[in-house]
Amino acid sequence: MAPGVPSIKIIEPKSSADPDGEESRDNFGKVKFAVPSKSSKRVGHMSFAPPLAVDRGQDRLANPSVRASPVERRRKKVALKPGHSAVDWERSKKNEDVRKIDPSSFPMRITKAQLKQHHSGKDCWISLGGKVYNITNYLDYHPGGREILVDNSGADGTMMFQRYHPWVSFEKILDACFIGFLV
Ligand code: HEM
Repeated sequence: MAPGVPSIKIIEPKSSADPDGEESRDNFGKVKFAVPSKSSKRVGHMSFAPPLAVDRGQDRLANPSVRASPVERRRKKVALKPGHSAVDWERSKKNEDVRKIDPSSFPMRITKAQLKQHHSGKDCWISLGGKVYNITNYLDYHPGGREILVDNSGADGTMMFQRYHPWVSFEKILDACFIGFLV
């Protein structure tokens, strides 16, 4: 290197021709530059990181055969009917009898066999965390759509619920729909 002239070295990916192992994944894409000074040989680093995560959305636009990740495949939000937002649900559950059971039997003790009988869009019960909810009125307010709820009704939906959205508080959203315990 000529005295006083900075030098730049671009590090290439590791190869068999690199016995020193300098060209590791960490170094890939880094530009190494040396700035000579009067008293010392100081060496600095400037880096541009190669993208580690591929933008799958963009990839798919360019190449439709690229498949969505499992998480992307799960996220299927549906368009809710007008007047069916989360705020509307809060209002609706206060103004209507969403339990639809005999108040004298509340809270009910519900067997699996009983639960199984309420597995339709017009009569829809689901067990979550050992509690049973009548979600018939909630169906049209569910951001994931009514179909997936009806499909999982009449049974214990805890696993499915947790799989899709563990951050959602069903106890809060469905408080008015609570009808009893699974026994
Ligand atoms: C048990 C079966 C259930 C399944 C399979 C299911 C599935 C889904 C799916 C696919 C979505 C849309 C995708 C997403 O936002 O990630 C979703 C969103 C949502 N679901 Fe469910 N769901 C279930 C039960 C419930 C219940 C009982 C409630 C009410 C407590 C509920 C509340 C919500 C909420 C609030 C969202 C929006 C989440 C967000 O935007 O972050 N789900 N659900």
